Amino acid sequence: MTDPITIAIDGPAGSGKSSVSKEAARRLGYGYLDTGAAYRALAWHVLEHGADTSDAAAVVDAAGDFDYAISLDPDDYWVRVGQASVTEAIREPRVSSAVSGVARVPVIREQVNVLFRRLVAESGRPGVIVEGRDITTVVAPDAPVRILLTAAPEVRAARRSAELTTQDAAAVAAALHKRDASDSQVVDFLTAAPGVTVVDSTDLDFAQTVDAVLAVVRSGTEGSR
Ligand SMILES: Nc1ncnc2c1ncn2[C@@H]1O[C@H](COP(=O)(O)OP(=O)(O)OP(=O)(O)O)[C@@H](O)[C@H]1O
Ligand SMILES: Nc1ccn([C@@H]2O[C@H](COP(=O)(O)O)[C@@H](O)[C@H]2O)c(=O)n1
Repeated sequence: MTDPITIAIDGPAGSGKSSVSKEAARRLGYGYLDTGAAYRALAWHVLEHGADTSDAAAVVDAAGDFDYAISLDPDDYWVRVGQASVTEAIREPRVSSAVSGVARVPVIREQVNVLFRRLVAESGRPGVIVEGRDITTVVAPDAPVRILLTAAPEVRAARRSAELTTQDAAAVAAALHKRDASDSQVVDFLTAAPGVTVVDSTDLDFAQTVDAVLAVVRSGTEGSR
C-alpha cells in the first residue's frame, strides 16, 4: 500500500483551518487530521488533573497517562481521552486559554508529531489534510501541497465572535489575539516558509476559500496518482 498524500495547512487562530480543511477533505475523499485537538485534549487532561498548563513538569506528568484518540473521518469527527468524549469540551474557553502552555513544551511537541505521522500513515485514505501551526514546516515539510491559510486579524476575530454568540465580542477577539501571540513564540505560522502557498480568505466567503484551497491541492498533486 502506498503512503497517503499529505496536504499540509497552517494558519493562525480563526483563519478557517479546521472548517475549510474538513470540507476540502470531504470533497477529495481524503481524511482530515486536526492536530490542534491533541494539544487541546492534553490541556483538558492537565486541567482534569487539577494542574496548571503553565507548569511544564505537570504537563509532562499528565502526558504519562494521556490515552488519546481522534477520528480522521471528516463526516464523523470525534476526540476522546480514555472513555471520555471531549469533542465539545476541548473547544471551551478555559481550554483555549490553557492550551498554549501545553504547546510550549518541546517534548510534548515531539511526541504528538510522531503520533500525527503515524495517524496519517495508518489512515487507509488516499490522502489526508493535516492542519495546525507547524505542519508545513515541521510535521510534513516534504508534503506535495503546503498552504498557509490566513485572513486579516479583525476578520478572524469577527468570524470567531459570530460562532461564540454568548460571549462578549471584544473578549473573544482579545483571547484569539492573545493565543496567537503566545503560540507564535513557539512556531512561525504568520509567514509562509519557502514553497508554501498563501491562501488569504479576508475577502473570500467560505465556499470561495474551499475552492481556492482545492485549486492549490489540484495543481500540487496533478499526476501524483
Ligand atoms: N472564508 C470564510 N468566510 C467566512 N467564514 C469563514 C471562512 N472561513 C472560515 N469561516 C468561519 O470562521 C470560523 C472559524 O473557522 P475555523 O474554526 O475553521 O478556524 P480555525 O483556523 O480552525 O480556528 P482555531 O485555530 O481557533 O481552531 C468558523 O465559524 C468558520 O465557519
Ligand atoms: N500544529 C499545532 C496545532 C496546534 N497547536 C496548539 O494547539 C492550540 C489549539 O489549536 P487549534 O488549531 O485548535 O486552534 C493552538 O493554539 C496551539 O497552541 C500547535 O502548537 N501546533
